[in-house]
Parts: sequence; C-alpha cells; structure tokens
Amino acid sequence: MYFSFETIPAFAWVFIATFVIYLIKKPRISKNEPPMVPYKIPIIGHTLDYLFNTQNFLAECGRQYGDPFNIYVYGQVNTIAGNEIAHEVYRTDTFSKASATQDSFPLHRVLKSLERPETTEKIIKTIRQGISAKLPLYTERIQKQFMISINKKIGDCSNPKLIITANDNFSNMIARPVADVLVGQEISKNEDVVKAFADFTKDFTSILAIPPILSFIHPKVHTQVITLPLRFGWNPIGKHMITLKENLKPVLEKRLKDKEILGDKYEPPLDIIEYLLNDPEYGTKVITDDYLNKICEFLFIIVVVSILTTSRHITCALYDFAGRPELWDDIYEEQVRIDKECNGELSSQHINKMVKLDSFLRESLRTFDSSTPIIPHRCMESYTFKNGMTIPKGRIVKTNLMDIHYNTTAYGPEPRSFLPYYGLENKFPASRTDKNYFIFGAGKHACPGRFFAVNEIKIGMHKLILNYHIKTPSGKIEKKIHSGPLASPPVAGLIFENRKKH
Ligand code: HEM
Repeated sequence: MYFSFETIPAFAWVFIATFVIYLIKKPRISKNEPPMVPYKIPIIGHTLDYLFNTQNFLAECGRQYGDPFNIYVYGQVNTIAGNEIAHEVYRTDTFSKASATQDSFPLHRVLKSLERPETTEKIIKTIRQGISAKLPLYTERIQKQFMISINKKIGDCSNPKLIITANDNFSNMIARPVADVLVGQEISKNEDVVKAFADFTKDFTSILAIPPILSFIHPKVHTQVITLPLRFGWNPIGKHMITLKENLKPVLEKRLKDKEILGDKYEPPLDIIEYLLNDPEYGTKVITDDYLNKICEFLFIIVVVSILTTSRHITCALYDFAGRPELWDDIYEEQVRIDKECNGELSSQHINKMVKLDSFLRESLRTFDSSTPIIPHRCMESYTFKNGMTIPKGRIVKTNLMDIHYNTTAYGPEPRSFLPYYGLENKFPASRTDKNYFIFGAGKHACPGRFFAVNEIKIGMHKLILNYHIKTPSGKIEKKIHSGPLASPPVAGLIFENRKKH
C-alpha cells in the first residue's frame, strides 16, 4: 500500500482526535462505585462483547464481579443490576425510566405531547380505568376481532400452510382488538385504521435502526442525529395520523350531536375515545383540528406501548407451543373443555379457567431471553444502594433480566429449561409481577397494560389452538433472533393445519 507525504497530517489529526476522545471519555470511577469490569480496547471498552456475546458476557461478569457491576459501552459507563439490585432500582424514585428512555426511544420528537410528564400519567390512568378495570366487558369484542384476523390472516388450512412471521409478528392480529378498545367498534372495522395501528411502531422504529456509533461522543449526539430527518419535516408516521384523524372526525362529531339530542337517553359506547370525551381535560364541545391532533397523539402513544410488545410475545408463545409436541394434547384439552363450557363465547371467567395456558404463557414470557429490557433507568441524583455501593447522578442502570429470570433459587438447578407449569404449581399468574419475574417491570411503574396483554394473548392462543395444529417447519424448537441484548421471535414461520372439528 502506498501512502503519500500529504496523508501524514490527516493521520496525525485522526490520532490526535482519537487521543482527545480517549482522554475525555476515559471512565472515572469513584471509590465506592460498583466494580468496573476491566477491558482491553480504549474507547471501545466492552461494546463488542455487549453487542455480540451479551448473555455469556453479562453472566461471566456477574460471576466474577457480583451484583451490580459497571461496564463501558458506546463510550458510556453503564451499571448492570442483576437479581439482587434491580428491585431497588425499580422501587426507588431516584431512578427515572422516562429520562433514560427519551435517549434510546425518542418518540417525544414526533408525538410532542409526550414531552409533558402529565401525558404519561394520563395514559397510565386511562389504561387502568378505561381498559384494565373494564376487561370483562371487552372480552366478547376482543374474541370477535381475533376471529376476524385469524380468518383473514390464516384462514382455511385443509392443507398445511406456512405462515411467515418475520415482518409483522402477527401485529395485525393484535392491532384489531386494540383498535376496537381504543376507537370503538365502528372505526375498527376500517382496514386502513387497523393497518395504521399495526404499522405505526414499526415505521417509527425505522429511525432507530442506525447503530448508536455517535454515542461514543455523547448519547445526545446520537439522538440529535437520528432525529434530524424528523425535525426537517420527514415524518414516517404522518400518514397514519392522517388516516386516524379522517376516521375519527365524523364519529366524534356524531357522538357529540347524539349526546346533545338524546341527553340522558344517550347510551355511551364502551371505548377509550368515549372515555376521553367525558374527561374534564380531554373532553370537548367541538371537534377542531387541534383537538383531533391531541386525541390522535394520545391514542398512538397507547398503540406504541401495546401492539409491538403484545404481538412479539404472542408470536413467541406460538413458537414455544409449536416446538413442544409433548405439551400439545394437555393444553389443547383444556381449551376444548373451556370451549364446550362457554359454547364458543368466552367470558372473563372462562379466561381465568385457562390455567394451563396461562402458566405456559408465563413461562414463554420468562424465557423470552432479552438480556436487558429496552427500559433503562437514569439515576437522577447520586444514589447509595443498600449494599453500600454508590453511583453518580446521570448514570444509566440496565437490568440484567436473565439474572432475574434464570435464578436458580426460584427456578431450580436448570433455570433455563422450559417449565410450562411452574406458574400453575406456584400460583403465579402470567400477569402478576414478582421478584423473580420482571417481564412487566416492577414497582409503581410496572406495566399497567399487562392484564390486557395477557388476556389478548390467551384469547388469541385459545382460538388458534382450538382451530389448528401448529408446528414449526423443522419440527423442533426454533431459535429466537438476537440483536445485541435484545431478542425477537424466530423467523422460520409456523405451519398451521385445520384440526378436525371436536
Ligand atoms: C406482553 C406485552 C407487554 C410487555 C412485555 C410490556 C412490558 C412493559 C415493561 C417492562 C414496562 C416498564 C415497567 C417498569 O418500568 O417497571 C412497561 C411499561 C408500560 N406499559 Fe407495557 N408491556 C406490554 C403490554 C402493554 C400494553 C398492552 C399496554 C397498554 C394497553 C402497555 C402500557 C404500558 C405503559 C403505559 C407503561 C408505562 C408505565 C409507567 O411508566 O408507569 N403495555 N411495559
């Protein structure tokens, strides 16, 4: 290779810049901090191990350095909290999930109302009062919506049919009941609205595909750069906003008019838009464009937190079921018994009776295999853990979910093996958070949508298992896809074949 004399200054500059970055970014760990895991390459630190060998790397660090420990990733020191420490993080107000999430998931850039903490509080209240507390009233509608999706997406499988799950992970199947609950029975019939709900998160997350290389300088630089197109007018989700606004407007106007004409005789439909119309802060007398924007933003925030998560987990649970023929008869028999009992019309009591399916789902959620959940926490003030270790203000703390979900004290000597009836035997339903089960977080910020999510997945699986034999193409358990610390469902596809009518 030939280097000209003129290239020497360029090399010198690169060297000087690297050296300056090295000096600025050199982690400074104070005396009482969790131990810093040693690393060999300056600046890069543990980034490669964290990205390409996450599970083994974190497990080995835990074995050698205890809980918690510090690693150096993308130019930042992160504290990794495992089974002993994570509970403290989730239960202490010094740690903010909202502040940490804005860097890694800048949804507030497109849904501006998220910049106000009151919006999140209102959303949580709405989910608790408007969805969780009313779940029994929604059951019939949710199952109808599932059957529409199942018939459209899977349909007649007299001959075995391979359904590839890679692109959407059944998000359409989940989007339909979510649309029914959020915007009501009339609007959710519109396929464009269902598609907008199903695609919204996927389209938004397309901007997150850029690897956080610039975080080596500072995480805010990365966030600023990836959101540049958004600030200059490119909005990947604008079309979904328009679809929802167009469909909401006439329905909201009609409801206001009916209310005025019918007075006390008005029968309020059960859905979140009606809940919002009756809310002192979100109610209105006229449907203006500003009002529609406000309501659509609110609804799409719920869409983001609910559809991708639930569809990812129903898909994983189906793969877990399809790859374990030894469980098929037992779980199928439970569904047949309940189906006969309710004559095909599930109520919430019948869903509560799906105890084997619930236990199976809990196990699928427990063994999901994400090493750190996408929900990091930022330490808002210097904090001393109960074990005496201190971390500084601003430090990001990530939960080592595997350390919690695969702890031998709770799950025995083989905690990675699939224990389908662990929840049933120990009376731990899939929606209950517990110190050994963090898939829905913990403490006062634990997922408020978990009852809805578990209900949806159980209804969906119940109907699918009743109607089809479900297998993997290989006949074996399919491997999940890992990208860094995150896991996603396998992509091999699932084979559906009609069952003979029972
Ligand atoms: C299987 C599906 C789901 C999973 C695995 C999941 C998981 C989580 C996790 C891990 C958190 C953070 C909890 C914490 O910080 O302690 C969370 C928060 C949240 N989830 Fe879910 N979620 C699911 C479905 C849903 C659904 C269906 C909804 C809405 C209907 C929802 C709404 C929310 C909201 C609003 C928060 C923020 C709570 C807060 O900050 O206080 N989630 N979820």
